[in-house]
Amino acid sequence: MRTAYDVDTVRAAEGELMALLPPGALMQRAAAGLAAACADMLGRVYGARVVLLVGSGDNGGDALYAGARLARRGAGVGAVLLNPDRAHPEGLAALLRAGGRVADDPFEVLAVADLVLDGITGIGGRGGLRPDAIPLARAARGSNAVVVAVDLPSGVDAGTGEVPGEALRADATVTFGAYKPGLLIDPAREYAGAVRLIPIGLDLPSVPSVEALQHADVADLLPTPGAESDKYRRGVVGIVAGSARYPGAAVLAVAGALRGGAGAVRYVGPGGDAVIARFPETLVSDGSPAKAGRVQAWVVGPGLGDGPGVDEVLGSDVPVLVDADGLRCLDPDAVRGRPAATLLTPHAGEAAALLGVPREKVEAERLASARELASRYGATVLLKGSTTLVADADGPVRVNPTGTSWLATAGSGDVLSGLAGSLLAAGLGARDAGSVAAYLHGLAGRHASQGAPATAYGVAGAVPGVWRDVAASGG
Ligand SMILES: NC(=O)C1=CN([C@@H]2O[C@H](COP(=O)(O)OP(=O)(O)OC[C@H]3O[C@@H](n4cnc5c(N)ncnc54)[C@H](O)[C@@H]3O)[C@@H](O)[C@H]2O)[C@@H](O)CC1
Ligand SMILES: [K+]
Repeated sequence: MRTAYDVDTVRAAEGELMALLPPGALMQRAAAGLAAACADMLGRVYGARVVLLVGSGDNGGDALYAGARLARRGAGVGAVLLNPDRAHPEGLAALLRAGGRVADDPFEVLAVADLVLDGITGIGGRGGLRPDAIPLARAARGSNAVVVAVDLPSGVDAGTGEVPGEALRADATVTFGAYKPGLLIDPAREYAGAVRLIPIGLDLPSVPSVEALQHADVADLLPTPGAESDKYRRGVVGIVAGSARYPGAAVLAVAGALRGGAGAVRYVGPGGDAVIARFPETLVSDGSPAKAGRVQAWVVGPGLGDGPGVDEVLGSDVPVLVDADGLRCLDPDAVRGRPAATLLTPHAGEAAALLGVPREKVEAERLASARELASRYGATVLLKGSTTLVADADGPVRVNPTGTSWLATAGSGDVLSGLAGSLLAAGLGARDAGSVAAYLHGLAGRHASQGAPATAYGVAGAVPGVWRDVAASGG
């Protein structure tokens, strides 16, 4: 599991450790790791041209000490001090002792740099880059240099992944002690480039604020039929989807559900013929969900139009996944009062409608939006997007690391709903079902596309292959 901790937790852990160490020792650990990472990226340190962008806090201190280490190995290091009176004094002295210097003309040195270290702000930064830093960040980006962010790309919010103004776009980020949520969640994540974690010995709590499943975690969660299993024990998932106008949504949701580990898939709705034509193993009916027979979980909503079924399914006592059209007129009280889990799977536009805010606000504040929805509806929320989040009202938020922009294709969400619903029916809790489905769906999207456009149907077809790969990595 990859874990990320919020700023207060990181600061508290740093404080505890600092009390046990000689003054400055922790910053030296960070700077040593940072300098080593830069040396790796440069290949040859001797003769390399390195520029430090130095803000007024300890983030600038890290950059100055790392710069001193690179200068001692023969790099030409120039520091651009954004606030010369407040630059970390010991760090600056170390740089000057090692042969580094303060740059006279920042733009001149940036234009010819091989590597730029962004030490403007770290976890203490507030409110995006200040006006004086913006042209420097742009010049760094516009040069041929590798741009390395110290701890975080300056200008992003460490705790939330929000980017409140302009931020520095890095090729790589070297972060200390722990990932911060902003390094995993968009839009900030996109600014970080490749992230490298330098351990500095922090003692962190067992429960993080954000976590990302990895192959082995997913392998442990995948349902596997035992010797005793028959189709009913493996779980039956009911799909209420599709309409005369959107029969394809029914096919795609069933396609996802058949790959999600449930023992059988029931389809309820007007798309039965289309479903059977593709998947003869499906149990179809066109009556009401309550008359369709017992299921262990329902999926309701893909392509449903104004179709009926949402209230009826929400009134059941089994886990329910609500997606797409099902989300349009959702009654918070009906969801809150349910005796079993509810998993809502909106994209940003649907989440915005549920929250009564503009879509842009949800896109800018993904973590807060997912949490708010979960708390308002007493449900688990899977917020789709470039970094899909799965949130409950409290506890760690799961962020999906496998997404690909090729998944932004019509019908891809229907496949995800079916897949997650099937995992619910197979017995996974809502958080696990949502995050395992997002993980497999992301990998399947990459597999199906191989860098070219993929169809949603192709994504569903790629799920068994990635399931096998992931299962093989389990312990
Ligand atoms: N505390 C520790 O033990 C360690 C801290 N480390 C480094 O220290 C950093 C945190 O240092 P600080 O708490 O000094 O905070 P920062 O260095 O992140 O920034 C704080 C300073 O920046 C100013 N500032 C805030 N927002 C700004 C903005 N938008 N534009 C320009 N200036 C802005 C503040 O007035 C303050 O002077 C970490 O990110 C990490 O890089 C590392 O050395 C590891 C050890
Ligand atoms: K930084």
